[in-house]
Amino acid sequence: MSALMLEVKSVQAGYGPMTVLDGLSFQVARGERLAMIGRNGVGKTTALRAVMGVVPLRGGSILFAGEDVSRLSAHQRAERGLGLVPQTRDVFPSLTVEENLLAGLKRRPKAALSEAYDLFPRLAERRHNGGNQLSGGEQQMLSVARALLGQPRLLLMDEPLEGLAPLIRQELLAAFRHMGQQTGISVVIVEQQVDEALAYAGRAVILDHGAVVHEDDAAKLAKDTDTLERWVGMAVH
Ligand SMILES: Nc1ncnc2c1ncn2[C@@H]1O[C@H](COP(=O)(O)OP(=O)(O)OP(=O)(O)O)[C@@H](O)[C@H]1O
Repeated sequence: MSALMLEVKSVQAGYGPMTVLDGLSFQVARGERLAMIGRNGVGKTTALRAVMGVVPLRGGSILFAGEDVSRLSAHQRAERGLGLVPQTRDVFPSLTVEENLLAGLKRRPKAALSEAYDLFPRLAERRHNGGNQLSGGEQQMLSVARALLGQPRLLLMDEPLEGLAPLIRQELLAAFRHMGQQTGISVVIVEQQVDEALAYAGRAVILDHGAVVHEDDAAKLAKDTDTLERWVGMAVH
């Protein structure tokens, strides 16, 4: 069994004539939480989408749990245990919370919904509310909970804290930590909330122009203000 959950090797990808990922390489160990940070437009979302198989590779390869999945569809990758929580928050507005969760169950029994409600008690309270009646934080919880019901071994989360108030961000991060303890799941989190992402993650990579320019232990990077200012360009407190 490979000790690595994910190996991204020299990946090239883009849109039309534009190259976005240009020799992107990074790894995620089993059970590891990796933060991916960098300025706007450097290719973080595209990196997650390439791993999931939503954006096709133009070069390089992606190994998931030791298997080359580069040529597999997003659906096939999901079946193998890859999950993506997109930036847009994947909530069906016309369905209730419970119906949204049922859509994530795939072939599992309905009783598995209790996993989602245990992790996010707010969703249990709002199980009969419409997806369009939820706050931003609740939508994010629903989006993550639905992805988890598919029992992914690696969860890719694209800016899950975006636009949320500090208290809700802390609530979500606490649930993410709990989720890791319960399931041993590996996580890649893309975040603009750099200090919070680094506090949550074990390791971090910084992207620039579609490649990794710096890699470090997350706690160490959190104190490395020179590197953060150089590559992320934001004040971190
Ligand atoms: N569907 C698309 N079609 C064409 N160009 C795209 C598409 N999605 C992203 N891009 C472009 O690809 C580049 C990388 O975008 P991407 O969203 O991967 O960066 P990012 O690092 O996630 O940025 P942000 O932090 O702003 O979300 C940008 O120049 C963007 O405009």
